[in-house]
Amino acid sequence: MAQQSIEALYAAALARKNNPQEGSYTDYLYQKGLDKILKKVGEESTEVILGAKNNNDELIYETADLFFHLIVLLVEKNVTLDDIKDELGSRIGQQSQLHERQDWRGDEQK
Ligand SMILES: N=c1c2ncn([C@@H]3O[C@H](COP(=O)(O)OP(=O)(O)OP(=O)(O)O)[C@@H](O)[C@H]3O)c2ncn1[C@@H]1O[C@H](COP(=O)(O)O)[C@@H](O)[C@H]1O
Repeated sequence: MAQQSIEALYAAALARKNNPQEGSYTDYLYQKGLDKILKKVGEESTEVILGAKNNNDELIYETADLFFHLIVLLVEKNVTLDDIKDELGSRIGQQSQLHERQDWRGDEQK
């Protein structure tokens, strides 16, 4: 089965932004604007939650939808994948500090 990397998906979404194509759903989202993209991210987030409650096939399908719409959002806001990777990278090694803290736990776990 073909696979699509997050990097390739980002590059495709950026290419659509820079070179709009007739009939492109990605360009339809850019044309509708930020509020439409945010609405889709919200919808797809909810669908991930519902999918996770049902079965893994639905979870995978809805997660792919959410990834796609998140990438469109990042492109729309001029945020790069490297920005996200840098942020994630800055957190490496912080886990042990988090576990030493108690305040992130919910009351029921304290
Ligand atoms: N990965 C995706 C991808 N995932 C989901 N979707 C679209 O996201 C939409 C989500 O479905 P919904 O039912 O929630 O939305 P809808 O009712 O179709 O539309 P709305 O009016 O609600 O926005 C569907 O139309 C899907 O086709 C995607 N559209 C495009 N891509 C990638 O982007 C590339 C370029 O696509 P185009 O921009 O369409 O050429 C494609 O080759 C794919 O690789």
